[in-house]
Amino acid sequence: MEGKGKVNGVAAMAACYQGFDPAAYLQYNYTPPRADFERKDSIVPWKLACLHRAFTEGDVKGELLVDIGSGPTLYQVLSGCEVFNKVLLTDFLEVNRQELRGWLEDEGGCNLDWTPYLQHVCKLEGRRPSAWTEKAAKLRQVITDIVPVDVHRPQPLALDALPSEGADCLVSCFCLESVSPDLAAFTRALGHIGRLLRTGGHLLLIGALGESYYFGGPGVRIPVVPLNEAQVCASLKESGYTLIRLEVYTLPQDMRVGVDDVSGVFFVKAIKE
Ligand SMILES: C[S@@+](CC[C@H](N)C(=O)[O-])C[C@H]1O[C@@H](n2cnc3c(N)ncnc32)[C@H](O)[C@@H]1O
Ligand SMILES: O=[N+]([O-])c1ccc2c(c1)CN[C@@H](CO)C2
Repeated sequence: MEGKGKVNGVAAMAACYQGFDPAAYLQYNYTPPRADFERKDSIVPWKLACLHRAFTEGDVKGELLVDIGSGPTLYQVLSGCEVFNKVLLTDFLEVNRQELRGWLEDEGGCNLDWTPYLQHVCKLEGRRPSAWTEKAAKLRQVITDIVPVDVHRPQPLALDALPSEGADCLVSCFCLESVSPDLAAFTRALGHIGRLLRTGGHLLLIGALGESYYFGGPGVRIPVVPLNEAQVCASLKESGYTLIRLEVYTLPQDMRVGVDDVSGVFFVKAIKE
């Protein structure tokens, strides 16, 4: 039964994602108030600060950074693109891979203006905000590909997507808990992506706490595994990671905008043993 349940649960999640709408998703989560660079308590600046610190404190290094479940967003790699000379973006849906290609090809084919994000990360790096054009050029230079991924497969990427030694660093944001039918599947997926990472490589994981659903588009209600900090830590340990740092953001009332029931966001920096 468990095996059958496993297949049906994962297949049901894949079916939910058929209605995912990148433009709506970006509107819901990556515009004010959740992405308000003038507000100290806005969620996106908090995420960018966590990622900036994690990528620049000296222990994260190497050749290849892989972002698991990129979706239609680029903020995850705005700091990492200065540290790694190869960045691989991945997603389950062609509509999201297409959205990312639209930005990469710089022909105005994308649904969000990433300029404020680029400017904000330049400020975190002590650069003048007008250096955002250089950061955009850097990002376009280091992104090597945008490929399919399925974290429920023991091999989430195509075999030829990575060098034999694996990635030096993984980043994954709001993916595993948003695509898994239950906690066991979440933990298994964490193990699957760990196989893409070299021993001693770093995992930077951002995710939702206490969330049971979100809207991936108008009327597209997607179930989420509600996690607490203890479950995140236990899943990391069970999947062969050593936790370096866990940080938690608790949503103020006006960050709850009706697109989900998330109560907090976690940031994890961990190392693969
Ligand atoms: C909540 S979105 C997160 C997007 C982005 N990383 C962010 O930080 O906003 C979850 C993403 O997981 C992708 N996804 C769905 N099923 C997946 C699977 N089985 N394996 C990997 N990614 C999947 C979806 O296409 C979607 O882009
Ligand atoms: O506030 N945010 O920056 C933000 C960004 C993305 C997402 C959330 C919140 C909460 N829901 C998840 C999907 O489970 C997606």
